[in-house]
Amino acid sequence: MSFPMLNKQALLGRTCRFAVGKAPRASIRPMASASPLTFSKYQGLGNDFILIDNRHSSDPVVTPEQAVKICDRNFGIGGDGVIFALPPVGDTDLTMRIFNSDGSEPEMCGNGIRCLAKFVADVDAAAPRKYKIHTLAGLIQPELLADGQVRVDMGEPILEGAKVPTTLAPTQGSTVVSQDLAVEGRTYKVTCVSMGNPHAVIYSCDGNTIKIDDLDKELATLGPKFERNTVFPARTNTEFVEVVNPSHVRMVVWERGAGRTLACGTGACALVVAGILEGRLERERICRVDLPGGPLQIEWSMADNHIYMTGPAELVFSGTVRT
Ligand SMILES: N[C@@H](CCC[C@H](N)C(=O)O)C(=O)O
Repeated sequence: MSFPMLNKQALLGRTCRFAVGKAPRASIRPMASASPLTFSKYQGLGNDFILIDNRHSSDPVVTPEQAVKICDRNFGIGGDGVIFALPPVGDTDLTMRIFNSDGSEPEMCGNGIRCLAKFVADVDAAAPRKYKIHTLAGLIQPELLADGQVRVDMGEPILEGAKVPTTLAPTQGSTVVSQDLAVEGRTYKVTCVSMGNPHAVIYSCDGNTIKIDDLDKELATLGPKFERNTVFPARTNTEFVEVVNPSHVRMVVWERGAGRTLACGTGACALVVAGILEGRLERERICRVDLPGGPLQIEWSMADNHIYMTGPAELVFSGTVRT
């Protein structure tokens, strides 16, 4: 399948089907000299991204340093990352790459891939409803649903501790489940899961279950202590989770390379897997994960061992920026 090149006027001038009210046209002050770059900003549960149509070349048109600048919420467009739609690899429809707002490159982004699926559909109304997208985490397949949500086949979770990666000692076979980790004078029980990118999931601390509301104030100081802990050689995303019932949880997240965000799709998938491994959640049921920006539905399928994530993605605005 091939997509036409981005219809810039369609995205720049349209009344957005997905945004609330009329999509405003961005007016961004020039940041430097170079030629203007067309972008569209999307968000999935408040996890926001600058989307760039890069299908003419396998090399992203924005460098990691430029990504840091345009993600800046005061001096740039503002975003948790920059996502590129790149030419396909092998039997896929396109490739996704992403730079975090600190310029680092993660393997995958759950909310981002829902945004990318919507972006591609906005470019080409005749595009299929389901895409095969090549990522650094392998094949990921988003599908646009009739109700406007996006359901994503996120593939299988990686449970082997060394591959997450973490140097924490495994507790169940090669998997790190409820392992002790001392941080700032407290002992956290950590379960490590990779969705292509690394996650440390925490349901309890010092023998007590996590209370999300209590964590709010300390997340900004606590998060980096996990992200840069030496037991996570590739750094880590960290999710703190409170169980409402065995198919409903609440969470807050500190993301590798982006800090506190309103949502993390791969994190929601990882924490459901961790909750099932810890015996707190039921695998037979779809789990509702309440993130700060809203809910996601997560299923760890017994049939194919894949994780399925369903949630929204919306166009915020389109514009041009000088990088
Ligand atoms: N917010 C994303 C995850 C983005 C990547 C992450 N910061 C990392 O470095 O692994 C999501 O929705 O999954």
